[in-house]
Amino acid sequence: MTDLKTRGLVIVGCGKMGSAMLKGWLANGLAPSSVTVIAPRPSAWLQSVEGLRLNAMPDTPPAMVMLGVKPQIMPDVMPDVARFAGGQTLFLTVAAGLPIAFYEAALGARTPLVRAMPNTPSAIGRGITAIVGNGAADEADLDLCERLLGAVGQVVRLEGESQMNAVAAVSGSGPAYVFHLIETLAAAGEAEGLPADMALKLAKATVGGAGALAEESDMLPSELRVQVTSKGGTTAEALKVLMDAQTGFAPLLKRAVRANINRSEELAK
Ligand SMILES: NC(=O)C1=CN([C@@H]2O[C@H](COP(=O)(O)OP(=O)(O)OC[C@H]3O[C@@H](n4cnc5c(N)ncnc54)[C@H](O)[C@@H]3O)[C@@H](O)[C@H]2O)C=CC1
Ligand SMILES: O=C(O)[C@@H]1CCC=N1
Repeated sequence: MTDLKTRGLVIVGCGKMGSAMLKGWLANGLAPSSVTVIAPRPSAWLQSVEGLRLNAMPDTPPAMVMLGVKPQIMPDVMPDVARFAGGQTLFLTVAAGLPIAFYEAALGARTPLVRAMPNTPSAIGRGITAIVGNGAADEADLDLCERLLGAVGQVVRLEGESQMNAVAAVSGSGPAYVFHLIETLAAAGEAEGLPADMALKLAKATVGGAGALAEESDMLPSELRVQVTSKGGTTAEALKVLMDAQTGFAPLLKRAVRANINRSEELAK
């Protein structure tokens, strides 16, 4: 972390995900003067952060370069960061799909690189990020990433890169599925006569509260579900619909996760 402070962090591509992480890091005490952001269209927020260096690559190798552009843009930015390849700078990428081999082709296999899959709840310190390093990333590199990413939520280390697309399909994209659950639960309540704002408030608090309970409780989600479900009661009737083997959540989410992974595989080509 001291190295990050003195030699600096360069963020290339700081949109929704990069900004969510940077917000968390700054809130956790990372000095803006240690951070350089390369952004063709810097947001009003980025421009407002006092002391942050914008759009001026440092002359000397920073401690870390974080790559936060879209996978489709990644090939365009590699020539700009290749000057820091070779070992002095640790690269951290959050892009979906692109394999470690893509970065090694541009930066060389001796360049330490950590591939990460964060998610946007990082903005409020409730993210979860999975990481995996290349052959050149040593324990200290993984530790640094774990500490940095740990400032915006939980961190898990993967056994291998082959797990990364499944992680992206579960926790990287997962917040979008949950936001859609909130939207559709509220819409169903509205269709049954609740005022829109009340239906949304009920749905948000229910998903937030159930998520927090699932995380904090010693019980499994399946046990927590049973606690809500009275025999012969109302929940059981709804669950008959949601747990239908053909049309319920399980086959639907399985298909959604598979579609997500298929896209990651396409992006890797
Ligand atoms: N949004 C999410 O929930 C998550 C996103 N990711 C990954 O994060 C990356 C960024 O995604 P988002 O933040 O959602 O997209 P975004 O579009 O909000 O951010 C990308 C940023 O890159 C900037 N950019 C474009 N060309 C550039 C260049 N040549 N040099 C520097 N910056 C450039 C854009 O102006 C934009 O601000 C993607 O690779 C995505 O796979 C990973 C996990 C979750
Ligand atoms: O939609 C995407 O491609 C990115 C990866 C995970 C979440 N957002």
